[in-house]
Amino acid sequence: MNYLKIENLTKTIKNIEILQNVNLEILKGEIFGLIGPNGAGKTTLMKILSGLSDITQGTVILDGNESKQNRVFTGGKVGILIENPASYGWLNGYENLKIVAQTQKNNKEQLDKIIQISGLEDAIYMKTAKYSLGMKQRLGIAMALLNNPELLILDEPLNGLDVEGVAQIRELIRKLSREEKLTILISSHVLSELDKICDRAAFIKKGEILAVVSHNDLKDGGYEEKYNQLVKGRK
Ligand SMILES: Nc1ncnc2c1ncn2[C@@H]1O[C@H](COP(=O)(O)OP(=O)(O)OP(=O)(O)O)[C@@H](O)[C@H]1O
Repeated sequence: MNYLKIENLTKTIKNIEILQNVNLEILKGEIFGLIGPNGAGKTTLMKILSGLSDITQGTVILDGNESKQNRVFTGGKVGILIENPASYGWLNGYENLKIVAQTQKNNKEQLDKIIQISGLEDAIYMKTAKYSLGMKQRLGIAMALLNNPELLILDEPLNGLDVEGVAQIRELIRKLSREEKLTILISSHVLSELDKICDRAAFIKKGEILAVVSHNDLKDGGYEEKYNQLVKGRK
């Protein structure tokens, strides 16, 4: 069953087609990768799916609800981490989370569970200015979980992390999929960051979906060469 269906989606900014006739289906409960080089249109697509940016043409159906007046109707079901996670550096992780939690009306129990799931327990009373990038990403993911989403949209959450940081966030994403049963859309410009965790992935370049591939295609790492050919081969 699909959770998200994107039909003939086009996005034009200042007469430039940033996304060209995108068609994608994301199934309920899957981890879906959006992989493509810088400037491919990943962030633009994710902003549209989060309801933060308008559709120029086409339709998005999210959990059965069709986009209206060129805007995706998220119905509070989408948690997002787009571009760099922001926080007040002079406050600790808990205080930062509480600020967002107030708007979502989370109780303490829910907050504690999210802190535990996102692996922030040890650092939660530390000022976030002192957080490593990995910890900032965890906090960003924790914030995205506050509205109890069904779909989590993560834009390059592994970008800039060291090998251990990448492994830890990947494990967190797996856990959110396995234990919390979230549908997850995650982007990266590096295939090897995502190839082992995605159930399926789409390759995107210059606003165009070049291919959608399965976990079996991706899992043995042999897809790297094919991906490079695909991405380099299209002007
Ligand atoms: N508001 C805007 N005005 C003009 N051009 C834009 C705007 N937003 C995005 N673009 C252009 O659209 C293209 C896609 O950008 P986008 O940020 O979606 O790509 P991306 O795949 O997320 O890449 P990156 O990883 O570098 O962020 C880029 O060429 C970018 O310059």
